[in-house]
Amino acid sequence: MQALGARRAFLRSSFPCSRSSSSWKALGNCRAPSIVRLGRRGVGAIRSMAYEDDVRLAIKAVSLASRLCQAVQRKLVANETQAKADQSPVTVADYGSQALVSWVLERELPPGTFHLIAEEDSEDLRAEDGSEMLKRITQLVNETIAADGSFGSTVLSEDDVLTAISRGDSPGGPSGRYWVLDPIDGTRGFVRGDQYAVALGLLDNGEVVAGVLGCPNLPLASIAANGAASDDKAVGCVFAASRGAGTVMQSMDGSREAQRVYVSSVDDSKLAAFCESFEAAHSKQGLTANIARILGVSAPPIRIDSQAKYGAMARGDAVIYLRFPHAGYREKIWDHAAGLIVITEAGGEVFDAAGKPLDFSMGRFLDLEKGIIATNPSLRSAVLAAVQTAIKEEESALKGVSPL
Ligand SMILES: Nc1ncnc2c1ncn2[C@@H]1O[C@H](COP(=O)(O)OS(=O)(=O)O)[C@@H](OP(=O)(O)O)[C@H]1O
Ligand SMILES: [Mg+2]
Ligand SMILES: [Mg+2]
Ligand SMILES: [Mg+2]
Repeated sequence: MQALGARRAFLRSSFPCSRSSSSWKALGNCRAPSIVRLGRRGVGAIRSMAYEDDVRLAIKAVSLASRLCQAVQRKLVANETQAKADQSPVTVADYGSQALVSWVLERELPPGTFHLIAEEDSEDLRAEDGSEMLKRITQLVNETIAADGSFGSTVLSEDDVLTAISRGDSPGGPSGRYWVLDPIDGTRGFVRGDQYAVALGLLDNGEVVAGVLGCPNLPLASIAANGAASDDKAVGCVFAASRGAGTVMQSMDGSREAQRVYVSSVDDSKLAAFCESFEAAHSKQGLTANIARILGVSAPPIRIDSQAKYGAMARGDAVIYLRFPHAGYREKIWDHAAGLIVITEAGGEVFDAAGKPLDFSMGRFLDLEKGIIATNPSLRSAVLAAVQTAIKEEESALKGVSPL
C-alpha cells in the first residue's frame, strides 16, 4: 500500500516550490513564485490546512485538464462535439478533462481511497461509432501529459482512458470521501468560445470541504457590472478553497501572485450587481429580473456561463447569484460543489429558495427548494425575501390570481 509519506513525496516533487509549509504557496503551479497575501481573516485562518495536500493535488489535476481544454477550444471542430441522450453537448475536451483529472487523482491518492462522482461516462465512447472520438481523446490526454513533463514517459492506452472516465460513476452519499468533478462546466459556453470551468470539489461525510475552479477564459481583472472593459486583458484564473483556509485566486499561467479574495461587502441592494446563467434555458431570467426589481438593483445582470460565476462572485465582481432552473430540472452536485466552497470561504453564503443550505449528502443530485442563491451575509435576508416574493408572484400569475 502506498504510504502517506510517498504521497507527500509526490506532492513535493510535483510542486517543488511547495515545501510542507503552513501556508499555501504557489498553489500547485511552480512556474512563478506566489505569496499569499493575508487578508481580513489573518494568519489564524490561513493556518487551518486540513486539506492542504488535497488542494495542491486538485490544482495540479485541474490545471492539466484546463490546458487540454484550452488546446481544444483554440481549434474546436464540429466532429469533436456530440449530443448526449439529453441533447446537451459533450466534446472531446469534456471526456479528456475527466480522464486526466481521474487518472491523476487515482495515481496520487493512497490505493482504495479514491472515489469520484463525475458528469461524463464512457458508454457512448465504448460504442462502435465512438472509436474515432476515443482515439482523439487519448491523443489529447497523452499530449497534455507529455507537455506537462512531470509524469515521466507515461502513455495512456485507449482502455486506460475509458477506465479513468468510468471511474466517475460513484453514487456518492452521506459518509466517506468523494471527489466531485465537472470536467467542463458550461460546455455550451466552451463551444461558443466563451466562459467555462473545470470544477473539482471534495466531499467529506456529505459536506464540501475543498474545491478548485479552473476558469481559463475568465479575465484576471474584475468584470464591471456596467460592462466597462479593463485595461488588463489577461485571462485565466484558478480559484482554490478549503474549509477554514479561505479562498485564493491565482493566474492560470502562474505569472501573478496568488491572493486571498473576498465577496463584496455591499450592503445596499440598490448598489448590488447580480450574476446569472448565460443560457436562458438554464435559469428563468424573467424571474431573476423581477427579484432584481424588488431589490431595487439597477445594474444589468452579469451573464456568464458555468461556475466561473462563483469565482467572479468570490472576488467581488457581483454580490448576488441567482439560479432558477425551469420546472422538472434536477441539479447535479458537480455543477455546484467546487463553486460553493469557493464562495463560502470567501465569506459568502449559498442557499436555496427556502433559505436552507445545499445538501451534498444525497448522492449525485441536489434535492432543493426551487433554485440556488448566493450572496453576502449583509444582503441575505433582503435577497431571500425578494426571492420568496417573486416566486409567489410567479405562482399567482400562473394560477391567474393576485398574490395579495
Ligand atoms: N435545462 C437546464 N436547466 C438548468 N441547468 C441546466 C440545464 N441543462 C443543463 N444545465 C446545467 O447548467 C450547467 C451550465 O451552467 P450554467 O447554467 O450556470 O451556465 S450557462 O447556462 O452555460 O450559462 C450545465 O453544465 P455542463 O453540462 O457541465 O455544461 C448543466 O449541468
Ligand atoms: Mg454537460
Ligand atoms: Mg456543469
Ligand atoms: Mg460539464
